[in-house]
Amino acid sequence: MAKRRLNHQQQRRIARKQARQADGSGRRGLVIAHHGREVAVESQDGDDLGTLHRCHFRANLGTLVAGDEVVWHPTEDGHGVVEALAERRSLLERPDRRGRLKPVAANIDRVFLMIAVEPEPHDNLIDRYLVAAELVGLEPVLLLNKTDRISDDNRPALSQLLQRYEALGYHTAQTSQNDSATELHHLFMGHTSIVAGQSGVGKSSLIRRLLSDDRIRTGAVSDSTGRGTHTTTTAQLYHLPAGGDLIDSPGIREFALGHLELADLTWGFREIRPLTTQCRFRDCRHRKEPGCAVKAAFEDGRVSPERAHSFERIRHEIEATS
Ligand SMILES: Nc1nc2c(ncn2[C@@H]2O[C@H](COP(=O)(O)OP(=O)(O)OP(=O)(O)O)[C@@H](O)[C@H]2O)c(=O)[nH]1
Ligand SMILES: [Zn+2]
Repeated sequence: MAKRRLNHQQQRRIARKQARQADGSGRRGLVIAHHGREVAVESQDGDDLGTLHRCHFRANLGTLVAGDEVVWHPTEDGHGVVEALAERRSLLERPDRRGRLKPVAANIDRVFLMIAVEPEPHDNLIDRYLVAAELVGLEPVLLLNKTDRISDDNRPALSQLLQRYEALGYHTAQTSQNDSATELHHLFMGHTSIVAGQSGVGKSSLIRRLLSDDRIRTGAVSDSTGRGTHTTTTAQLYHLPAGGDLIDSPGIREFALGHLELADLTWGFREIRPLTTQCRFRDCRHRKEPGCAVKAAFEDGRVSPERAHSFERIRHEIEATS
């Protein structure tokens, strides 16, 4: 390989970079939001801990998103440059208009799947969200909202529904607009969470209550990037007063509704996942194949009729769109 001659400026830049790496002066940062070719990075160390810096990032880092942990350094113009991206513990992606997957948010560990007393929850929609959570590796919490609307008529069906998911090992919680913000913050403590769910269940109302605290600097990101938060469709990270972070954007709230494959579905139903290796045929589609362990579990009740029905229904949707 021919040795490339470096000009003076390039040599100085490399020397500066090596010096920084040698004395470890790269700064730790957390990406709060991504805007075009820039990110808002919150300083995680030093005298300016917690302050936001508008940073460029090198193309070889790919796309940086809210929740990313980075190494950055300040630049002379008062902004900064991101130099390195820490390994992500989880990554949420969404298809863009051309169907290509784009990263949306990183390092989330908990998703609140919000359902409500009204509109009436549908198993197959809940299960779609659960499958999506399982695929990304997020811990789902099924959060029943609008409990002020519980009556003798709807109570039995709702408690059966929650019990069904608890039996599968999922966490559940209940809330309503009458709960204090303190009770809500308790649920979000110690995690980086997102809230997702069907239209009308009360996601915006809940998030508004969570973020109404003065201590949350909701305007900070728009100040640092010169754009209003109200026009923001990009995911943004918020620190909650009791501890824990919330990442939110309109796309995140409906994250489950992307394309699925049959293999995603069997993996995402946690009680079906271990069965698929027991089918007689490796390429079993769990329909009418002899020796299908999934079908057998549907028939003898090891998979609840509600989940079996919902599995079939989502499978039907997958086949209709592929
Ligand atoms: N009774 C009752 N109504 C609520 C509660 N929380 C929210 N609502 C109402 O439910 C409706 C829908 O709430 P939103 O917060 O807009 O729901 P959303 O999930 O954000 O809906 P989309 O924006 O369509 O995704 C509004 O009229 C709220 O006032 C609650 O705890 N109890
Ligand atoms: Zn099978």
